[in-house]
Amino acid sequence: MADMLSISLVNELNYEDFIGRFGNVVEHCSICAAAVWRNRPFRDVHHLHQEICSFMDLLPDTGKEGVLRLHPDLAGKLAELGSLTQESTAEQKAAGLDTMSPDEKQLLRETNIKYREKFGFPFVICARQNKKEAILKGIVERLEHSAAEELNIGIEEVKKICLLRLLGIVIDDKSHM
Ligand SMILES: NC(=O)N[C@H]1NC(=O)NC1=O
Repeated sequence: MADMLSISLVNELNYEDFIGRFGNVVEHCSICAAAVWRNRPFRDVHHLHQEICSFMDLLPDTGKEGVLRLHPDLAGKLAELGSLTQESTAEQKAAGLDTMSPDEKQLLRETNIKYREKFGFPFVICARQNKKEAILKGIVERLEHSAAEELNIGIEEVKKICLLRLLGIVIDDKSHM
């Protein structure tokens, strides 16, 4: 793993290096990092996170849907092929999705398909904050929501995933005080 950065080092990064470090804090969505680079200096990692969240909040619904669509299905084809990003692999493992029983796998696969058919984007949840049981329960419950509700919930989950990814790159000064 690359060394953790202090916020002052983050603020000194040129655009290319910034994208190199932060380009995947929102899965496959380096525009989020590209958009906020100009807002340096960041006070701390939470300020950087807030800037990325504000950028996503300003996207039209089509843009928010696009952000969700860039996420891989949980325990889906890419996971099976070993083709997930490093970040997503670790997150799905942390939730125990790599140790599901055949029945659990089947349920998640079928519900993922139903979810995508209903809403037109994939089910997104912060895997590091949920164990596989909560994920299976969550997807079944969320299938009952409206598309507008799910767009909102999905983006809020992307923000949680983003913060945890950022905290793996930038030293959190607040946690040392
Ligand atoms: N579909 C989905 O939620 N994917 C993600 N969730 C997470 O924590 N990492 C992901 O890649």
